[in-house]
Amino acid sequence: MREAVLSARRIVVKVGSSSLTTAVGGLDTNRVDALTDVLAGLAEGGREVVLVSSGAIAAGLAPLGLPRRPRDLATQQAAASVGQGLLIGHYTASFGRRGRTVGQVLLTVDDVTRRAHYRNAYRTLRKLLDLRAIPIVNENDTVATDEIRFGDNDRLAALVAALVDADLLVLLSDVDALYTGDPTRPESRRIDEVRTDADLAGVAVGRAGRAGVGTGGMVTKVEAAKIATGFGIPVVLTAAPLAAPALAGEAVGTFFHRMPKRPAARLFWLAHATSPRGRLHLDPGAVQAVVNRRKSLLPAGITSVDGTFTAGDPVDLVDAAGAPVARGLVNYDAVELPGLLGRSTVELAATLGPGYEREVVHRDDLVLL
Ligand SMILES: Nc1ncnc2c1ncn2[C@@H]1O[C@H](COP(=O)(O)OP(=O)(O)O)[C@@H](O)[C@H]1O
Ligand SMILES: N[C@@H](CCC(=O)OP(=O)(O)O)C(=O)O
Repeated sequence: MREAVLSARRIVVKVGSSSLTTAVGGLDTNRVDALTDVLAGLAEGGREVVLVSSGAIAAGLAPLGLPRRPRDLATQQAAASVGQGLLIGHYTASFGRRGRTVGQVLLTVDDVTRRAHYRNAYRTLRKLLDLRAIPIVNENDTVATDEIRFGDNDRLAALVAALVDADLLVLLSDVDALYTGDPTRPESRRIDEVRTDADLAGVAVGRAGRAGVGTGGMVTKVEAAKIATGFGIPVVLTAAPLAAPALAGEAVGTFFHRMPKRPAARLFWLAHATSPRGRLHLDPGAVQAVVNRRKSLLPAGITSVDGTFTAGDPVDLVDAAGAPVARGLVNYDAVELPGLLGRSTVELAATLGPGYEREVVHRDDLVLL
């Protein structure tokens, strides 16, 4: 029995498109009902459940007469727009059978990374849980552009788990566990437990299985597991039909043990999964302050700026030799910064107004590289 699963009070469950759709496309009501039965059971037992569900694009294909998952963003967004309504409609009816109310929460990358936004997203999720509703989260596909898109819900689920301070993240897919290689090959072995990165050495993780349905394959699931365990949240990865035994603490699927909590974990994905929009060149004092003393970056310590970015974008902080030392979310647009460099926040506030007292990158929005 897995103690961490049995004792988890707040649980985030992520289900992939491939677990919700039929072979010909379209939502499979039986699968949706099987999943909601398990989750409603958890809620009845007093656990708090957040469901992160993919499937909007897949559900929108058939109604729009599309034979397969489109490659271009606009068609994917149109499919998601049609499918998300259908998906939430199914969940509303399905959880309704068990007397449960659901709340739709559509998030973008900003909502789980920018401080002001994530507090807001947290408040909504927390209130839904307090009201005994089941939040059903998906990426807000219809408005997310390529640059600001997660594209896969595995990472989104890990960040949501961190956001609500979950005790457990369960990733449900169409494969029963993580394997040492392509699960369809006879030499691949099931991995029961992952304790450290060393357990993943030599594991060949591939892209999505069933053509045209899932997105990230195992790559994004393993990444999500790393993010969640880095936040101190254990992860179970298994197939959707094994959700009941997995959540009952049975040794099915792959169990990823949690790591000691890391303070900058909220931005872990930023260091690994985004590309910077610009570079802030720091003087040696600022490098010291940011790297060794974990301080926020102030305009006084910046010597020059390159790139085209707007407030909230990821940027690299580089030393005098141009080597990146940290990545962070910048609080100013690129065009604003040159006029502020080298000046103290007191002076800036006095001449330009109190808004200019803000840090260029707040230490909570910084991850060391
Ligand atoms: N090492 C591996 N272990 C398990 N599955 C793997 C591995 N490498 C690739 N896969 C594939 O990843 C697929 C799951 O990813 P994906 O289709 O994106 O699922 P979902 O829609 O549930 O997010 C599996 O069907 C499997 O074929
Ligand atoms: N937001 C997209 C999901 C993208 C995604 O991560 O899909 P999957 O790999 O099936 O979990 C949708 O609802 O179609």
